[in-house]
Amino acid sequence: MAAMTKALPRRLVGLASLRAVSTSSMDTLPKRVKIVEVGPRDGLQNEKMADQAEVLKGIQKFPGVTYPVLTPNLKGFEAAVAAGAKEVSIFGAASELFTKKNINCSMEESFQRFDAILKAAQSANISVRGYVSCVLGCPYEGKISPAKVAEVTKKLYSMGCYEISLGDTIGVGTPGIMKDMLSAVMQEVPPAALAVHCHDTYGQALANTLMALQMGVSVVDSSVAGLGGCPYAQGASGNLATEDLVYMLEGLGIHTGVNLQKLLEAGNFICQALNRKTSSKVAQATCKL
Ligand SMILES: CC(C)(COP(=O)([O-])OP(=O)([O-])OC[C@H]1O[C@@H](n2cnc3c(N)ncnc32)[C@H](O)[C@@H]1OP(=O)([O-])[O-])[C@@H](O)C(=O)NCCC(=O)NCCSC(=O)C[C@@](C)(O)CC(=O)[O-]
Repeated sequence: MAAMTKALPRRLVGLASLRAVSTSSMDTLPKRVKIVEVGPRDGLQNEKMADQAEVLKGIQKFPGVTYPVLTPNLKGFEAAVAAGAKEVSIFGAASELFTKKNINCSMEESFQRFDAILKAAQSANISVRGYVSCVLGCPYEGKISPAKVAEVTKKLYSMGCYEISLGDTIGVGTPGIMKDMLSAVMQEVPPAALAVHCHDTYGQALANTLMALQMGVSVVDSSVAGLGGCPYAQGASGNLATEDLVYMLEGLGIHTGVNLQKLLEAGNFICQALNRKTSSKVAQATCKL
């Protein structure tokens, strides 16, 4: 949910921060994997929705589920807190031009805004997650150096974000680039504080995610039915579909705690509500939708 946008259908919101803990017997994979469901927020950000205050007011909240709000500045943060948010996300980028297009400021100005949010959040006991967009490529600047991603990630981490999600915003990355980027980032920030957020524009999201898991990342963002995109990154397709991620993790012997059948039903529900086709391969293959 961006702080400036839009209302969710009630049933979906239980997925707002669906997190699963799982175990793997494979040595190279983490023992615990947490899935952060971003469908109700990133997935629906291109749809016509109400402002976050109405969204937060309108949803049925479940114990143990967090409902983070994207807050680009202090104004958004204050509105989110007034509406009852217990967690917010700040969203920076490893690209000057993307930062300008996305939140209308320079990278340096964005850090000043984030710092103000983090200080206010600390006083209000609100958790802050960070995003770094364009970690494997930018729609405006092209290639992005791993060193630049590492620098921005380190900055957000040292400011107080409890976790940093690394976004392949336009889905151009491949596993080799993911490996190089993560190798640089992990020199500055511990893997336990990192997550990946892959878009599937070039069909690489699952492969890139598996590479990240093999490198020790144990938190993955995904979106039911593969919904998503970014209004400031033309051509970016949806996020990695949660159904496909769960299917892969289960196939690896990593028990997610997520009921795949119910997840497929949630995907079906939202696709019907939006009159869209699912982007999940698992949903397409099971053909019950
Ligand atoms: C950051 C701004 C607001 C700057 O926008 P701005 O125009 O530079 O803002 P401003 O400070 O000049 O103020 C202009 C007007 O906006 C108001 N305003 C100012 N702030 C707010 C606010 N928070 N909520 C509501 N209103 C606000 C402010 O009060 C004023 O109103 P006026 O006085 O003219 O009536 C704008 O650029 C913006 O909304 N950006 C957010 C864009 C967005 O949602 N992007 C997609 C997020 S997803 C993403 O980034 C990637 C991610 C997370 O998915 C990961 C990945 O895939 O990489």
